[in-house]
Amino acid sequence: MLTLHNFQKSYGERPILTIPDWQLPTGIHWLKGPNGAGKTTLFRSIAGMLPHEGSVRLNELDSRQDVVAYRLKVNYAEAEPTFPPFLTAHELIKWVADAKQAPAGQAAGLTEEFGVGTYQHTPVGTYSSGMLKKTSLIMAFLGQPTLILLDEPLVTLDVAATQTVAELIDRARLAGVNFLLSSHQAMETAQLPIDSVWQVANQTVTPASV
Ligand SMILES: Nc1ncnc2c1ncn2[C@@H]1O[C@H](COP(=O)(O)OP(=O)(O)OP(=O)(O)O)[C@@H](O)[C@H]1O
Repeated sequence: MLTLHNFQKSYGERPILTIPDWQLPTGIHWLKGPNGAGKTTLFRSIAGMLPHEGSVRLNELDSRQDVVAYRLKVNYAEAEPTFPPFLTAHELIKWVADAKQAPAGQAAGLTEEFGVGTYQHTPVGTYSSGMLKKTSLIMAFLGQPTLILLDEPLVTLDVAATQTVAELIDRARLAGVNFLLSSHQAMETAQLPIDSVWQVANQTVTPASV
């Protein structure tokens, strides 16, 4: 499903990740690793947001040669999302829904499921961290992605929202969507069926156990 080949990422002269070959099969995958290991750097690279050496491919799509098609199929929610404070959740969600060619009614349905409707017309600069997180998670599910990258999806969420995320992941999985999730918490919290576990450490990615 996802293939990295001769992947290298540095910030300036400082190498962060070197991944000669990594093949991620279909399913739900958990990315572990200590603080500063490079998980966010890896997510951003796979999301097409960072320059890097080597290739990142989602099935037949190359992240740099098939940019538009690739980005329609790879969605990403950051661990600590930040948005222009004067925009509302409604405006942000609508903008991403248009960009991701979301089916009619999808954004409204997700907004309803996360309970964001009550404050969606208020600027995000007034939101709590949990409200911001829900807004960013809604955007990660918009469109018809093949792969959704979720960096620390459960942090700052209440019990109800954690349950909503788990249900959405499970529903999307049954519809053929794949997930790469990072979490410092045990994923049992969300009761997700994890297909494989990976560790980011020593500047590379290796198989790991739960
Ligand atoms: N824009 C940047 N410029 C320079 N160095 C950076 C930049 N972003 C991250 N780094 C460095 O790259 C390394 C990996 O950072 P990254 O945020 O990818 O780690 P992480 O595994 O996501 O960490 P955490 O679990 O704490 O979120 C760190 O040493 C960090 O200081």
